[in-house]
Amino acid sequence: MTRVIGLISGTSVDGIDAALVDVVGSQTDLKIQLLAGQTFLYSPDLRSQILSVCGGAALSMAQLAALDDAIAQEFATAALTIQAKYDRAELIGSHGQTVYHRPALKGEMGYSLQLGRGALIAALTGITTVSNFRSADIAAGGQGAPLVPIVDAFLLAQPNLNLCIQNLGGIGNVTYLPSRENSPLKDKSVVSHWGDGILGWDTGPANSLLDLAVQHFSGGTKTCDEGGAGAALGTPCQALVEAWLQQEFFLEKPPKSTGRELFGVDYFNRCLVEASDYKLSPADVLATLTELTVASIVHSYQTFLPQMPDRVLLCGGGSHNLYLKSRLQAQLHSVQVLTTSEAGLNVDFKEAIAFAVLAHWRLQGIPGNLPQVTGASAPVLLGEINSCG
Ligand SMILES: Nc1ncnc2c1ncn2[C@@H]1O[C@H](COP(=O)(O)OP(=O)(O)OP(=O)(O)O)[C@@H](O)[C@H]1O
Ligand SMILES: CC(=O)N[C@H]1[C@@H]2OC[C@@H](O2)[C@@H](O)[C@@H]1O[C@H](C)C(=O)O
Repeated sequence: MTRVIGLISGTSVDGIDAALVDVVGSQTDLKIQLLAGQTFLYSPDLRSQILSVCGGAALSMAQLAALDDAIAQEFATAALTIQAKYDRAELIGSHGQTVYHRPALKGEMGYSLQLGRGALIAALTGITTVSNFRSADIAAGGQGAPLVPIVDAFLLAQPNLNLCIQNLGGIGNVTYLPSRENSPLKDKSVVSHWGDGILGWDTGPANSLLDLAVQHFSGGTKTCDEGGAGAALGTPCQALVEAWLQQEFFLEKPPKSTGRELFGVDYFNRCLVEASDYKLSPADVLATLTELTVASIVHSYQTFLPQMPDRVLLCGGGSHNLYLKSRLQAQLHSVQVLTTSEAGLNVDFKEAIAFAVLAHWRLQGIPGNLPQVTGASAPVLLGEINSCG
């Protein structure tokens, strides 16, 4: 058994999700127990600095180094706090904070930058820290994202059901897990007939545009559409959703990944201009942006999966949005929509748990990417090991 801390701050930049987990086994025999999960909010100053950098604000090298270290310090504090009441963790897997993601395109290598350097987290916590998880996959020609699908495979696959695990963070991503019925996965590796059937990609915006809309309409007093209550008062404009779905990203075949660089402030401002042509109320805009998330997910399943899943398990903050969930259920008809919490994996800490598992695999010398998901030329070891002394 290895006690590991997983840390991530996602594209919503809402704070650091920390998970303290006991990890047993490695892949086919992998078991995790979540001892504690906590979200540590960024200070408002740091959050607005990160958001402005994500939005393209220029930084000097000195400012970049200071931001990298400020984020690492907050990650280290989160790690020390979450394990305070427990026996010490042996390892940290820290994803860091993505501030720039340029996916691999047409033979050109991608670039992805996560701040919060692992060496400082290791020094401040005294715990070996694996960080910089995306760069080895990118160096192998991959998108560097999504990385969670292989962890989903070992924690959530079912013997008799084809599943989609749908993350609803700032950005959405899906993992498709064919049923393991005919391939009991006897070997220690995911490289098997069953493993080849696992798929995954970023589906587009989940909450990023919706959050921007709520902030815009509330004059900055609200950050998200709590429970989907705002959108539930409106009516989606299907003509706009259809038009927005023609955007290149939605039509592109996987492997594909995206971020706030595409689905950020500029995109939202264009949506707002187009919504004004239809004289939509604020509630209608929220409903229409929610419908874009729903339609982009359903359209990508219908277009890129070998068959529709039997069940969809939602995770990420958007799984608390009841209106979004009900619209997805309506559009997916007989496909059952549940959450990963209902399958035993906490919706709010699944990504943090995944980076704890990926760090554990890194120390065991087990590759963490799925080439058919990221587009990398081969399975590679993910992450740099920063030892503490
Ligand atoms: N109670 C709630 N009701 C509605 N939406 C919610 C609720 N709680 C969280 N959210 C949404 O979930 C978002 C955060 O989700 P999450 O923390 O999974 O994203 P992230 O990890 O930052 O993003 P990503 O997975 O893209 O990296 C918030 O920005 C908000 O829009
Ligand atoms: C560059 C980056 O940070 N991408 C995130 C983001 O958030 C959701 C989606 O876009 C996903 O592909 C990825 O994160 C998860 C943790 C992943 O790699 O699986």
